[in-house]
Amino acid sequence: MAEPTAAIPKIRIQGLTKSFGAKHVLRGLDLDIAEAESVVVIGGSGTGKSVLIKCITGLMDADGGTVEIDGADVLKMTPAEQHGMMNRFGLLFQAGALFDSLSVLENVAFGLVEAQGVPRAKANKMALDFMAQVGLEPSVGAMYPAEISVGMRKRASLARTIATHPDVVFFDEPTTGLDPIMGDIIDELIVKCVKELKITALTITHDMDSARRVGDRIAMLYDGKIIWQGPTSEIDNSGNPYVHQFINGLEEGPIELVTRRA
Ligand SMILES: Nc1ncnc2c1ncn2[C@@H]1O[C@H](COP(=O)(O)OP(=O)(O)OP(=O)(O)O)[C@@H](O)[C@H]1O
Repeated sequence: MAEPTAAIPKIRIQGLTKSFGAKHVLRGLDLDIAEAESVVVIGGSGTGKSVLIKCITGLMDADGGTVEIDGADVLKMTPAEQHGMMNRFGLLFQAGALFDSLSVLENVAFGLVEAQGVPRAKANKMALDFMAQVGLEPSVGAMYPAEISVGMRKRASLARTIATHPDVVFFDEPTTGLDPIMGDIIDELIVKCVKELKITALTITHDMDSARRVGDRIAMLYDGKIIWQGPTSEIDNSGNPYVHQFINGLEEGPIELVTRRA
């Protein structure tokens, strides 16, 4: 695999297309993400944000285009190569997706034991360190997901995601279901972990407060393409009427509302 250089983005997506029957969700999407950069993709419900993450991570097959990680085209890899690539990815989904039958400690240690073959005792010790990084006391380790709050579950999911030292982490609506204060705390933890561990991060959300907190750069998905992207500090002066309407939650504007899921 090619060595990443300054000229090669960590993730380069070009001309990505994905349709479901007659519904063309991604219509030639281009997006570059630099190493250790945090990019947030915003867009309304049903615009294809989740489909984008699924196509990049191989959870869904794209119809066309390229997805390069460190210059290697993921869509052309063999299943074994794709599997190897997946092990370098971390995914944090909306629901957190902790295993209900495992304790918090076992959940956080899961990838270390199962994917990386770290001996159980060492993995448990490492898991406690990762729990501490996201503000979870050691005593929480013995509890089960059903016994802890939604905010604690998010913290545990984040600890589990970073425990395996992924190169790239995908965050799918990280603050959905959290109250504003807990959303703020989780965003801060995401930023802290991503910056300290120099992880490349792609977050999808329609929560603008969260997008502003988490993103170095924001890209807006509309009609299957990235229609605007720029530094987070520039989004209020984007000069793009679609972005203006979306970030201000305005009813009037050029955005065609998706009123039903195809
Ligand atoms: N497996 C699938 N089969 C058919 N259609 C699908 C499938 N997955 C997604 N879609 C359609 O693709 C479109 C984009 O869906 P997606 O979940 O990516 O939207 P989103 O931007 O993530 O929305 P939200 O913010 O509401 O989660 C929707 O119209 C959806 O119905």
